[in-house]
Amino acid sequence: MSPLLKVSDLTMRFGGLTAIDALSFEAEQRKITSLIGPNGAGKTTVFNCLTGFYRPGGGSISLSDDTGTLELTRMTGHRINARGRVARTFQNIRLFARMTVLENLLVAQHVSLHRSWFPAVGGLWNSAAYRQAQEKAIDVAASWIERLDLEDWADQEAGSLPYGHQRRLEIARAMCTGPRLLCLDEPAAGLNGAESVQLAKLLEEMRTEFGVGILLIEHDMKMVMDISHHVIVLDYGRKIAQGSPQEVRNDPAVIRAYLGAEQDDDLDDLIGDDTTGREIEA
Ligand SMILES: Nc1ncnc2c1ncn2[C@@H]1O[C@H](COP(=O)(O)OP(=O)(O)OP(=O)(O)O)[C@@H](O)[C@H]1O
Repeated sequence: MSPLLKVSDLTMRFGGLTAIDALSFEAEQRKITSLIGPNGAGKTTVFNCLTGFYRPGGGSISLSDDTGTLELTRMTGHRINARGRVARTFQNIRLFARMTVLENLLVAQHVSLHRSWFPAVGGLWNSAAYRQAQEKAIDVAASWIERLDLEDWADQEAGSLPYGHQRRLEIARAMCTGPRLLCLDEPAAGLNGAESVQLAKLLEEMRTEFGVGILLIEHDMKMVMDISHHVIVLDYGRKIAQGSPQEVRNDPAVIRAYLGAEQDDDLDDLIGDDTTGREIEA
């Protein structure tokens, strides 16, 4: 069966800097694929190409499932989200701070409410079909509020939530759109130990219960090693290693990229102690 996501020879340049250099990799449905690498390796740039924020200079990006293959390379971000069903979260949380938790989740579904012109026109006349779609959106939002323990915060402004809650809300907002591929950019950043454990459990539920493929950028190496099925390691925009967490952690090229050191140094020293992760940026 084809992989959910196939990236081939992806290249992205900023002036004289090659941020992504002929990168190819795949991600499977219902699996967690992690993109790791030192600072500036190109991880977020990959997400920006996948989600239409950047137009890559070369290569192709496609999504496949049993209904067929969709070429994303030249699509706008809006269409990638609506047609491709690709959702993302950001390294720096981007919620609508002055809207309530519930409103954030309803706005997210606006795209699916307006996938065609019909409901948009229906909205003008407040048609039954439009009202039904709105009710469904509220149900979906409510179910994510409950699942992520945000009930007490539903009517609060998103910007007033504690940091860990805002991270959860971002994930809820992405999941509300019914994605088949979810791209999470450092979701554990700023979380405490207990919140990181809760996040790992949530990601596991999302892939098993909702069947989403998860593409994860994360600098919490323990989390990456614990929950990933497949790990891709970037350095200077190139793939330097890929494989299971075990394979990757023993790969000399990965050890060199992280430690700038000889092969007898040990990545395990970096895994397990630090969850703030700045000096083990992944
Ligand atoms: N819009 C841009 N304009 C110019 N250079 C950029 C732009 N976006 C990214 N870069 C450069 O591309 C390279 C890759 O950056 P990117 O943010 O993708 O790395 P990263 O692996 O996500 O890093 P980090 O772990 O620090 O978030 C860096 O050298 C960065 O400075």
